[in-house]
Amino acid sequence: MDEREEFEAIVAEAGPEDRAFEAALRPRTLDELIGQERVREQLSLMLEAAVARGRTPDHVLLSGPPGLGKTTIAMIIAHQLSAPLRITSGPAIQHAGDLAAILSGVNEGDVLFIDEIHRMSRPAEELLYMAMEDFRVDVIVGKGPGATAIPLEIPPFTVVGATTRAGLLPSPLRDRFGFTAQLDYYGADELHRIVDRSSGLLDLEVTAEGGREIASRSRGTPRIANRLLRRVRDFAEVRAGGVVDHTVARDALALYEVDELGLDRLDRAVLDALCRSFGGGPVGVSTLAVAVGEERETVEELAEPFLVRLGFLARTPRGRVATPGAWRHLGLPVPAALDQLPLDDDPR
Ligand SMILES: Nc1ncnc2c1ncn2[C@@H]1O[C@H](COP(=O)(O)OP(=O)(O)OP(=O)(O)O)[C@@H](O)[C@H]1O
Repeated sequence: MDEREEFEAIVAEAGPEDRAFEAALRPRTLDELIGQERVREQLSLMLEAAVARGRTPDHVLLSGPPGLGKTTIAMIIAHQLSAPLRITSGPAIQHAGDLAAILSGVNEGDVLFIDEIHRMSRPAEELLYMAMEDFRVDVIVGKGPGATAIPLEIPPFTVVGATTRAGLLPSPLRDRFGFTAQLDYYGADELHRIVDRSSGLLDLEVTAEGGREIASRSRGTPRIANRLLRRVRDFAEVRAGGVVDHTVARDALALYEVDELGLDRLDRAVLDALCRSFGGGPVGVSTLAVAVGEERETVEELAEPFLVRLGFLARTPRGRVATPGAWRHLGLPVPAALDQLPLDDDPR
């Protein structure tokens, strides 16, 4: 892996090795799950009640940014119910027939996890909400006047849907979920506990200061905390005798270009282009993406939410704008005119 690929593996798509690493660190029960206290307690109650009644629990919708634990929670739900977990994703369900094929294989009590549920096609969505409500769907076979509806009975099962964009789900589908949870970014203490737990599983010695340093640069996201820990472990083993203390964590993360606030190369490239090439904006996100040589989605989904959360970037009706904090973070003088721009939550 060259440096660029390494960097992308940290912030973006996970390769097979990353997935295996993640799987090894996944909490398996609600008790092992760190943080998300309210969601944990609510889920625990709901699952316990369902088990006591001998019924399948309500359908569950989990929403929130990538890497906060949606897949982990889906796996925990199946584990707590001692039920098999079937995994699919919205992009894999483009036709109602794709979903019908999945539903015809569902057994009583199964948990069906649909990741990126907002990316299913409309006809599949309609079939899904019928299945969720009535445990029965009509599968249309053939086309035109010769088409026939074949009823398909489905035993009671539980859908766990995950989405980064709950707002994109049509309300009839959203309403079929009896339990919805919005996952929040994790605080520094929780991330520190996650780093501690992961380093324990990896048999890696991390001092309190070393753990805190990794946690504070993890952008509120357990997946990033675990990935940074992996990079720091490599560094510690090759260059520092195997123990992760404050200096080792700081030097390793500097090498991988993750700064004190958790900004990585892409975040800084976006801020840099915004301030240096476009005078701080406003500029459209597509133009910004071209300027940093990335896809619009990459900038929108990976860099922007974090920069907005840090208060470095604002979305205005006319485009993206760098805030005074962004200029300061880059070590540049803040332009005087900046204060007068109208700010708006939704630029599109
Ligand atoms: N609350 C938590 N406590 C401990 N580890 C966690 C927690 N949440 C997530 N993790 C770890 O973070 C990694 C990513 O979690 P997960 O795959 O569940 O995220 P996700 O929200 O489903 O992300 P995506 O939507 O991108 O698939 C996993 O390795 C998991 O072990």
